[in-house]
Parts: sequence; structure tokens; C-alpha cells
Amino acid sequence: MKDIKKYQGVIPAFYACYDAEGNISVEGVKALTRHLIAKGVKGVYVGGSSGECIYQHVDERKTVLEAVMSEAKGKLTVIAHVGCNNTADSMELARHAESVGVDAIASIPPIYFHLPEYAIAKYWNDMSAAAPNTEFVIYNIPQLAGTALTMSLLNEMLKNPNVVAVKNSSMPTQDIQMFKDAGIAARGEGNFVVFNGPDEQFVSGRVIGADGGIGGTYAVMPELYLAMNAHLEKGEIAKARAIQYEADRIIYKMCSAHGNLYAVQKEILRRMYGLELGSVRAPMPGLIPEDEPIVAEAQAMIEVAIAKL
Ligand SMILES: CC(=O)N[C@@H]([C@@H](O)[C@H](O)[C@H](O)CO)[C@@H](O)CC(=O)C(=O)O
Repeated sequence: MKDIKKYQGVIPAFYACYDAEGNISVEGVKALTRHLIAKGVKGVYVGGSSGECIYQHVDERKTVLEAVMSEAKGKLTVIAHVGCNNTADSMELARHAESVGVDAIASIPPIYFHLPEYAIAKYWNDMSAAAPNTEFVIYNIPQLAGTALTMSLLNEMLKNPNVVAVKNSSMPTQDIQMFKDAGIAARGEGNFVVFNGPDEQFVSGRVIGADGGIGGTYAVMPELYLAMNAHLEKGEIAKARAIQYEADRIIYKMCSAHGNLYAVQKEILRRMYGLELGSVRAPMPGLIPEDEPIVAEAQAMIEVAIAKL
């Protein structure tokens, strides 16, 4: 790998940005990108779960990535999730992502049908071949994708020199160590990256060896993850853990709404910073009036936690 440093740190999973009619809001995408640059994050993960990738058309996903790149190029590490539920569309997005100059592409495994490992490897390698000059990140999120990254599948993928990282959203932090060991055995120390996925375990994931984190709640409270990361880099585990506890309580609060977590977070960003990012796409549930106190409480918790840093 040429530059491992660009993947080390706090990388928010970018939210889907819609206008009042539910169409992609290019202005919203640009505004959120500028906002995250100003907050000092390392990069963005575009078009993943938080980006509602499976609810967006190929052309919409290209539009989003182009808007991000127009603001982020040279300022942030950009990882574009290009997985679709068929190889041809994924390859088209991979080709496009390389053409706009992303740092890496990423993909979930194919969802719904439980395919054999050789078919999953071919799906990933085909999209990697469509972006031959771009690094590739395996996105392991078994609880949503329905397929878990096994060691045999990872070892098969490590034969592809573009595979530089795993974004690991499985819950056992032990998986991070196993993936990292295999990556280092194949590539050498300092040449393979594992990202922590579950935000509730950012500190544990980093302590067991994750190089950085990609997460869906970072964008609504980047200050907390940046502070945890800074404490960890100084070996201040207790201080990092105290912030992790606060972040987790905020996540539990946001997840208690009727509306989807992403809808809650976008509403908090609207209230805190005037960012107009819209709601979520059906069939995800949007906010209902009864969610009002939850949104207000979560916002207040974020503000209190930030003020304490
Ligand atoms: C299962 C799941 O959705 N995991 C999320 C977490 O960030 C998650 O939203 C967070 O830990 C709150 O539970 C991320 O790993 C997903 C992510 O980074 C993405 O949006 O692509």
C-alpha cells in the first residue's frame, strides 16, 4: 500500500442527502462534505449503509459521488462504496469512482441469495478489475448483508493486490485481529488496514488493532470520535472510554425513535447547523411527531458531551 496514513482516523459514513421531494440534493451533499471537512475528519465513506445505497439508482449514486468529490478532492480521503446487487451495475460504479479519483472503492458481498465463496470473490474481483488503479476495501457487515467474511474468502481476496483493507462491521472485535493478522501475513506490517465498524465499540476496535473507524454516527457527533481517537493515540484509554460511554448512550437514544436512526441524525444536523439533508427513503420509516422529544434529547446529549471535551 502506498499510503496507509490516509486511512488512519475517523471516517464518517456519509448520509444520503435528499430535497423536500425525496430527490438527491446535490446542495445537501456539498454542504455536508464542507461541514465534515471543517470538523477535521480524515475522510468520508460514500454510498454505504448510511448512504442508503440499496435504495438509490446507479445514476443517483454517481451524482452523489461527483458532488462529494467536487468539495473533498485533495482535502479528504474518499472511499466510495460501489456494491449493487448485481455485478454489472457494481462494475459501472467502480469504473465511475476511479474516473473521479477516489482513494478506494468498497463493497458489501452480494445480498439475498447465499452464493458460494468463489462467486462472491468473482463479484468483488470483477468490480476491482473495473477500477484497476484503485484500492479495494471489503465491507463485512454480516448482520445486514446476510453473508459473513470468512478467513478462506479473505485469503482468496488477498490474492488481488488492490485489496488493502476490511471495513469490519461484525460485532466481535476479535474479527478485527483475525482479519488484520491475515492481511499482514499477506502484505507485510503496515500494508493492510482494518476499519472498526460498530460505533458503539470504536474504542475496543481501535485497541484490538483497527487502524481507524468508519461509522454511521460519526457525522452527527464527529467531535466525540475525534476526541476518542486522540486519547487513544496518547494511550489515554480511560479518557477515551468515558467518551465512548457517552456516545453509546446517545446512540441508544437516537435508536429509540420510531423514525430510522439516519432520519434522526439528519434532523439533528438540521437543528444544530442548518444542514438541509432531508429524511430517509421508503421503506425506511421517517420521523413522526412523537419522535420530537427523542430528537431534542439526543441533540442536548450531544451538545453536553461536546461541551465537556
Ligand atoms: C450495522 C450498522 O449499520 N453499522 C454501522 C454503524 O455505524 C452503526 O450505524 C452504528 O454503530 C450504530 O449502531 C456502520 O458500520 C455502517 C456504515 O459505516 C455505513 O454506513 O456504511
